[in-house]
Amino acid sequence: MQSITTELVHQTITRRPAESHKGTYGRLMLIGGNQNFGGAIIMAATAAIYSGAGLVTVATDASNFTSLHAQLPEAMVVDYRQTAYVTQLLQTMDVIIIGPGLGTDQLAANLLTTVLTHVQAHQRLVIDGSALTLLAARQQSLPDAQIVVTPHQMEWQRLSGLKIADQTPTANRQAQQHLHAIAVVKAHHTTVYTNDRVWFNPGGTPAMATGGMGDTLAGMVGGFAAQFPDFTNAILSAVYLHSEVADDLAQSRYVVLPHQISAEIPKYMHRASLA
Ligand SMILES: NC(=O)C1=CN([C@@H]2O[C@H](COP(=O)(O)OP(=O)(O)OC[C@H]3O[C@@H](n4cnc5c(N)ncnc54)[C@H](O)[C@@H]3O)[C@@H](O)[C@H]2O)[C@@H](O)CC1
Ligand SMILES: Nc1ncnc2c1ncn2[C@@H]1O[C@H](COP(=O)(O)OP(=O)(O)O)[C@@H](O)[C@H]1O
Ligand SMILES: [Mg+2]
Repeated sequence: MQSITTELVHQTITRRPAESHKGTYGRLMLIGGNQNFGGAIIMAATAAIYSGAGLVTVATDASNFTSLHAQLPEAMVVDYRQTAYVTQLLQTMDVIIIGPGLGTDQLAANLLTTVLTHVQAHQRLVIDGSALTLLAARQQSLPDAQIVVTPHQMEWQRLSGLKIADQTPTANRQAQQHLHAIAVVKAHHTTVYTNDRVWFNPGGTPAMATGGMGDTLAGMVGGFAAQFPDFTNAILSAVYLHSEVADDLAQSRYVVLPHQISAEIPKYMHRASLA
């Protein structure tokens, strides 16, 4: 097992070239946020935009449009019931995040099917939250694309069949190899399973144990994947910075809130890009 290092993050987050525009930094779509979990997709979209994704579209329940725009006018929206339009937009994306606050009803299941059917080999796909629970209930192999799953231990139990007590690095690695995706197994110390390595995240604090913290990580992973060429390093850097920000904030706070992490991301990325 290898620790994710500051050096890896510094190598990944590079200075932006002057000759660039929003299109340079990736088109990203987030799919999620039902009538009960609108906050989850807002937190994920906030993290993606604060991570620097160039153009962000949120496919969500229409009841979330006003609150999303009040919080994040940078985001575009589409009603996730407009299947044909969502499918058309999907083709234009560099990165797709599905799952934060999606729920597990028939509409959610249909949206996951749409994404898994239409995702293309060159696209990057982040599967989180409810989409993992839906995926675990299917006997379906993942399509040919660059895919990362970001389960917490309970979601990983559903997806891998491994009870939390049995989620050792060796067992997790075996399960990840069956999945054909990178796996970020979130816990007090998160571990990341790529095709050839097992990574260990040195950061993290119980001050992060609040709803929305993983939605925020999913947004960061997607935002970094939209900009940085090496998919694995983009994922590892997002995992590392997410907990580094939290550890720093937790030095003077009992609990760290997801939006407080997002607010700090541009500063930490700036620092990393200069190092
Ligand atoms: N404000 C919002 O709208 C929020 C929406 N959320 C959404 O709610 C949906 C369901 O996700 P949940 O994760 O709540 O539900 P799940 O049913 O998938 O998992 C939660 C259960 O797993 C247990 N658990 C065991 N090990 C854990 C670990 N290491 N980390 C986290 N939980 C662990 C928890 O105690 C809890 O009982 C997702 O779509 C998620 O994105 C949550 O993110 C919470 C905030
Ligand atoms: N005790 C802890 N120590 C370190 N990190 C934690 C702790 N509790 C939660 N986290 C982190 O917070 C995030 C929680 O993700 P998740 O459970 O998916 O949240 P949600 O779905 O509510 O957004 C993960 O990145 C996890 O590693
Ligand atoms: Mg989650």
